[in-house]
Amino acid sequence: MERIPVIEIFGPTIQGEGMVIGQKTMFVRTAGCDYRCRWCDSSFTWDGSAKHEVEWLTPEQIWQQLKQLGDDRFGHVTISGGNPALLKGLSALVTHLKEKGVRIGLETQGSVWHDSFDDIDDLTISPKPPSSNMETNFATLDMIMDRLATHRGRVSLKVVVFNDQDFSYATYVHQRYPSVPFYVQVGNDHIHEADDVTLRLNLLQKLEWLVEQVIQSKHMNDVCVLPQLHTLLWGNRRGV
Ligand SMILES: C[S@@+](CC[C@H](N)C(=O)[O-])C[C@H]1O[C@@H](n2cnc3c(N)ncnc32)[C@H](O)[C@@H]1O
Ligand SMILES: Nc1nc2[nH]cc(C(=O)O)c2c(=O)[nH]1
Ligand code: SF4
Ligand SMILES: [Mg+2]
Repeated sequence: MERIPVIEIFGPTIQGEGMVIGQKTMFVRTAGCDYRCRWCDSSFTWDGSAKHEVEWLTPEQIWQQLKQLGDDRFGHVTISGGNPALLKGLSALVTHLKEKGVRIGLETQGSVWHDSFDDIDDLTISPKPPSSNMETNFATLDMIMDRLATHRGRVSLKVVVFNDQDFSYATYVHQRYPSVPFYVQVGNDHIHEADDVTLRLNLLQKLEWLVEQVIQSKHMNDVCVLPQLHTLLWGNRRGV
């Protein structure tokens, strides 16, 4: 049976980001990423610092852990990472979860296509702005968004914004794919802050700034602005 590298499984919690914000869900976080975003809040998935926590699990083993944690208190599972789209074994996991009757969300940056995207109920594509130090391959992103044009589930684009340059990038991405529901998300540049009160204050100031940018932009009349709700609630903790 196909195994995939899993770094953490947690929940039930709520989806703290993007188009299904607030949705009760479990999380399966896979290891490994093709990007190295400067501000990645999940860098332990790729920087080696948690490599001893990686377990290569079969879909059934993942399901057993989900059941152990969530029992009958969940009906939705979000797969994130790292970049889950890198994993050949993702298809088997998605098929298994569907057989169990749960709805599936997936978070990826849109750098590679995976056939299992077709079977995801809530698919978030999150291209990375200049502050990440990553460069978007728009030929690849075009191909992905093209294939998703006939997707049966919910698809959205979500760009994290830290500064003016990122906001310009977000505007560009929205204009390039105008028919795709578009979200801008507050960037957390205090990912090591341990004091939740300090962090909240900082994030709310950033949110206010981002809302103002959207209000003032004639190109952003049909976008949603969101914070990371889980960070506002629970700070920089892992597994929430
Ligand atoms: C950790 S990533 C994993 C999935 C995939 N690699 C991606 O980037 O979309 C999940 C989401 O967290 C966002 N994210 C990562 N670091 C962040 C930060 N410091 N502030 C706000 N959002 C962040 C990413 O942009 C992405 O939308
Ligand atoms: N509650 C909660 N919501 C999230 N949405 C996206 C997350 C991620 O790290 O991919 C995430 C996460 O780590 N926790
Ligand atoms: S693409 Fe996602 S997981 Fe990878 S480094 Fe960037 S934010 Fe982190
Ligand atoms: Mg996160």
